[in-house]
Amino acid sequence: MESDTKHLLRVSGISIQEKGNFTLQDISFNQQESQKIAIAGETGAGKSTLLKIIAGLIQPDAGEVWCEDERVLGPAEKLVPGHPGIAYLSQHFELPKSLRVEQVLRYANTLPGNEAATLYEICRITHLLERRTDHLSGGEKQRIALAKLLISSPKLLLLDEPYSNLDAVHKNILKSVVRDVGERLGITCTLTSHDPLDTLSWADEIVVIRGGKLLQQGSPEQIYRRPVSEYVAALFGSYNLIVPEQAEEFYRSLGMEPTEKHLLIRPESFKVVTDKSQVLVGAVQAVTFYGSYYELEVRLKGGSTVTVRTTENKAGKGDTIYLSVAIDSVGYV
Ligand SMILES: Nc1ncnc2c1ncn2[C@@H]1O[C@H](COP(=O)(O)OP(=O)(O)OP(=O)(O)O)[C@@H](O)[C@H]1O
Repeated sequence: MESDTKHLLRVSGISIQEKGNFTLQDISFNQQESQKIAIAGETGAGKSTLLKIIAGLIQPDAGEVWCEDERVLGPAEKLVPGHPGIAYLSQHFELPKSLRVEQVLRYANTLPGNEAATLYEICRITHLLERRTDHLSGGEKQRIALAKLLISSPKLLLLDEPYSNLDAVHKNILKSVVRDVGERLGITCTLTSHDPLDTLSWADEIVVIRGGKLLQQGSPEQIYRRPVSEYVAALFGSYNLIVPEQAEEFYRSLGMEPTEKHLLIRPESFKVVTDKSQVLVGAVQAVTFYGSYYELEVRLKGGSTVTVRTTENKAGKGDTIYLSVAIDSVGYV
């Protein structure tokens, strides 16, 4: 019980079914104050449903959500859904039409003037206060909806796919806002995203769900380098999968222990080397230039074809190259 008190959020055994199929099945995880959690998974994995259950907006069939020492009640247990300590920004937020931004926020505002000004500055909306809500871009509207939610000084902010409909400029602004909401306002944040670039660089912990089940939970490094399955690997970037029948040369050349599992190697884990001892030997099939790196398609002697990512390249199609891989960068799935 004592360890529970350290958690801001406890999600325990959450399940929900729709038409006999599980949308979420026995999901449990904890979140400490200031810990940044990203929930990742493909479209339809159940991310939004989970976030809404945490916010108290959907009633789960089983399980409980606790915010500090208070249970978050679902809509079947409470007249006005939601929890005062939890703010939830939907993908489909709405702002009142044809009002000035300042009016929208004034109706919601209970903060002293200087605190409200700081909040608007953090949300990068100070310059928009005199604008009408129908004269705003999608990204601007979203930051105003966020500021409106933060006026209630929640402890936990839940953001559902916050970056999904934004261009690069508004996405970068929102990333700075989300960082400042955590660092300057001390609000703990959980967000959902299907884009690895949004989660790996931000989260302290990533929770991966598929088909309503929690597949893996860990630090971004663990999830990226040691995915428990090909699905998890694929969510976070390119990878090479070496089937056991073609892994012999990896065991022999790199001094690895044979295994019945598939070897999972990220393209950047290969190093092109000149020293010919303890290396894989292959022939370059194709070279593609991507600006900050090259990708080489290499046919190895043992029969597998791998993608190699390298920042410098002198090899061309048909050349023989030598590749090393650090054993601790190899995953097993
Ligand atoms: N109130 C509900 N109760 C039970 N199941 C639901 C409910 N609302 C939606 N679902 C089901 O949950 C499944 C997952 O949808 P959800 O929106 O949570 O996934 P997601 O991972 O957030 O995907 P996306 O990124 O497309 O929003 C859908 O198949 C839908 O049928």
